[in-house]
Amino acid sequence: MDLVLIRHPAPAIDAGVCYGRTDVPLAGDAAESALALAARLAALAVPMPACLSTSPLRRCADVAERLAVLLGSACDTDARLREIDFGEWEGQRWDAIDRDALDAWAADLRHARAHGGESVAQFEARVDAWLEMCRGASSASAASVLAVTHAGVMRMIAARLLGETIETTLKWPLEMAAVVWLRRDEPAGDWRLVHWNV
Ligand SMILES: Cc1cc2ncn([C@H]3O[C@H](COP(=O)(O)O)[C@@H](O)[C@H]3O)c2cc1C
Repeated sequence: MDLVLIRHPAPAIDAGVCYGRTDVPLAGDAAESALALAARLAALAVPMPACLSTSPLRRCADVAERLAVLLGSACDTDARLREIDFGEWEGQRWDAIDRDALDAWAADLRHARAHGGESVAQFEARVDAWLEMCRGASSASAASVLAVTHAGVMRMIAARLLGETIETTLKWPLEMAAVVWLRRDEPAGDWRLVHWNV
């Protein structure tokens, strides 16, 4: 089974601002980004799925809808592919957020909800539910799943499938519009990374 994850292109928001659940529009042209992504997927020889999944947030869905047309796939929106919800930190500059609240979050990354949004454990549970659905829907090892989603979701999926911690995968660089490709050769076998951040 192949799982190919695409981070959305750059959103129209200052790099120093916290955003996760916030529905920020894309900075550039979605149609142009979709064309570039289709060319990159073809160059990588990514196996094409019948259906492209996307986060409902417009920075993903706007490009996914156009990419699906180019790939000749259906496009399915799944709320479990949304970015983590940073609660009342959304829209604030990271350097303006209360230092003690940030420290409390970092000290217990898994359970802390200093911002009132989603804890990492809650986020993991919904990402896991999406992964379970993919595995159930594609028991054949040849099946492929393609999704347009967010950096946090991609790092969580990599952590879950590769047996890494989220603390580790959060350190791996991941550009806007980057592709991550994971593969499992046997239905019960181990997942491995085919490409990260290409
Ligand atoms: C624990 C955790 C900490 C994060 N800090 C930033 N992001 C993530 O949230 C922001 C929005 O992502 P995108 O641009 O792909 O929509 C980015 O800063 C990304 O790294 C995080 C995600 C998680 C799970």
